[in-house]
Amino acid sequence: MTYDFDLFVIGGGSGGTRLSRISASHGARVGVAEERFWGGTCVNVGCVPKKLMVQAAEYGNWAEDALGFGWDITKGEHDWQAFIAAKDREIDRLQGIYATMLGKAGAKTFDAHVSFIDPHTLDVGGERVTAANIVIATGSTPHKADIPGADLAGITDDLFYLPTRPKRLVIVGGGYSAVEFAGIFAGLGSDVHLVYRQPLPLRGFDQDLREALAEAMAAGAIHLHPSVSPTHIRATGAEGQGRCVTLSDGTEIETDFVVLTTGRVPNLTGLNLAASGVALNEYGAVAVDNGSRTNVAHIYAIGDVTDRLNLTPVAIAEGHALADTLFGGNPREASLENVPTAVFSDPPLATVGLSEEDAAQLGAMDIYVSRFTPMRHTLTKRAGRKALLKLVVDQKTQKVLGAHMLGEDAAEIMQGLGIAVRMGATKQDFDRTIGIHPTAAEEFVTMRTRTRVAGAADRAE
Ligand SMILES: Cc1cc2nc3c(=O)[nH]c(=O)nc-3n(C[C@H](O)[C@H](O)[C@H](O)COP(=O)(O)OP(=O)(O)OC[C@H]3O[C@@H](n4cnc5c(N)ncnc54)[C@H](O)[C@@H]3O)c2cc1C
Ligand SMILES: NC(=O)c1ccc[n+]([C@@H]2O[C@H](COP(=O)([O-])OP(=O)(O)OC[C@H]3O[C@@H](n4cnc5c(N)ncnc54)[C@H](O)[C@@H]3O)[C@@H](O)[C@H]2O)c1
Repeated sequence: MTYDFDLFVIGGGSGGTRLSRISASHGARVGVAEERFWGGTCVNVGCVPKKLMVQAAEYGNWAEDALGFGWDITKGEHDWQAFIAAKDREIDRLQGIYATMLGKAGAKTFDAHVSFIDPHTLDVGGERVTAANIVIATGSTPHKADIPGADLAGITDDLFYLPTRPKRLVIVGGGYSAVEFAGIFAGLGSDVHLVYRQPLPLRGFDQDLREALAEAMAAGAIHLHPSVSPTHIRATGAEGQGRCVTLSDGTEIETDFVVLTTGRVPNLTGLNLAASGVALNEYGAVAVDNGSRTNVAHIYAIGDVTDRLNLTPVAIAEGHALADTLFGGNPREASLENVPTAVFSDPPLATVGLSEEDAAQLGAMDIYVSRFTPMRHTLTKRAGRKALLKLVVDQKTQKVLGAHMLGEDAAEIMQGLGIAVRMGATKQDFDRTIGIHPTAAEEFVTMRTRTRVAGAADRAE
């Protein structure tokens, strides 16, 4: 049996584009289809425009901070339309680069929706296409919590295209997107309410980080509503343009825009997956093994649609490993151990390895915590800018199992620490490393006094 392609990739996002490009460069005949926007979520409605928004918000804060350094700067109004136009130009440029890069590598691109006809045959925008190997790289889509009036609320995609910046904004959710957009819109001058079910945002992250972030957000004038859920959303005002959100504690918040950042689900819309024979796991994601193989021998899945670690570099690593395995003569799996991650909240936080709470399940841990006001803010006096640096160290082996930071540049700093933690560095390796002075990061190599012990030994004492 001959097929039209050695590989067909469904989805031109972070994972799909890397997989297609590398497979083509290994000599495979590759087809790749994208139905909405080349580059996928990250480039169009995720990491990239989000980070530009974070940076837009930072300038406003810096304009105020500058006073403390003797600058006579008056902070004016933010021009939302000018910023969105600049952002859109950059996203258009990136989209073009993604599509061109695939063509240059020798992959055939289709601007089309794809669905399965049978396990080797696809409908690609009305055209029948066959492939020896097929990869599902269709990403995820926002999931709106089932709240009465949810249709009156937006999703994160909408925040990138609003015609005007809402003066008042309610964000529902306590995950990555919720705290990132809270910082962005508060920084741009909006009155932000953050509504989340847990006592603290960012479930799963280290407790000290979560507490420090909540403290900083409150100091940054974000109205926090912990441990509550919205019970309904209704339209207000003569033309029904306003919104009122009622919370489970009875609070009513009048606002201009409500966004539900209540999670994402694997995107299998219109894929006719049943015709492929591919099985889902109990959470509705495509079930795969560590090599991204599904239950059907020649069909694979990578990225968010598998709901493993939903981050761009992870989707890219899975795609690259699969290309090398299938066509590069180098069978390998992407390792999802000790993946560093950052939350671009204000202030940002970043982490690699285990939280104190997770590590404590394994045994006795030495915990080192440092909280201090970074040098810049001794002059700006801006509230809520205290940094937090933390190491979780296995008492027996002295290996650093977790590194955590809240504070400016946390993401930039954590990338390097990620290498050390992956390599199994011990606390003594950290101690032997000479600091770079004056920085906040030097604290990671100068924390000498243990703050506390966590885990088994702690319990035994
Ligand atoms: C607001 C936001 C901010 C984020 N910020 C970060 C961040 O700072 N850092 C980070 O690492 N991650 C971030 N992420 C997560 C990151 O965007 C995703 O993990 C990443 O995009 C997943 O890549 P993917 O290839 O699996 O899917 P995607 O990039 O979503 O690509 C899937 C593509 O498949 C296409 N598609 C779907 N179905 C079909 C079909 N049937 N036919 C043809 N095409 C189809 C879609 O249109 C889409 O373009 C963020 C996500 C969001 C929502
Ligand atoms: N900086 C980054 O790397 C970054 C940024 C944004 C998103 N992402 C990725 O995208 C994923 C999705 O992000 P997200 O923030 O949209 O979702 P999330 O899954 O991280 O958070 C969803 C939040 O919604 C809450 N929630 C769910 N149902 C609810 C309900 N019925 N009522 C009230 N609250 C409810 C949850 O408790 C949780 O706090 C992230 O997990 C992450 O993998 C990464």
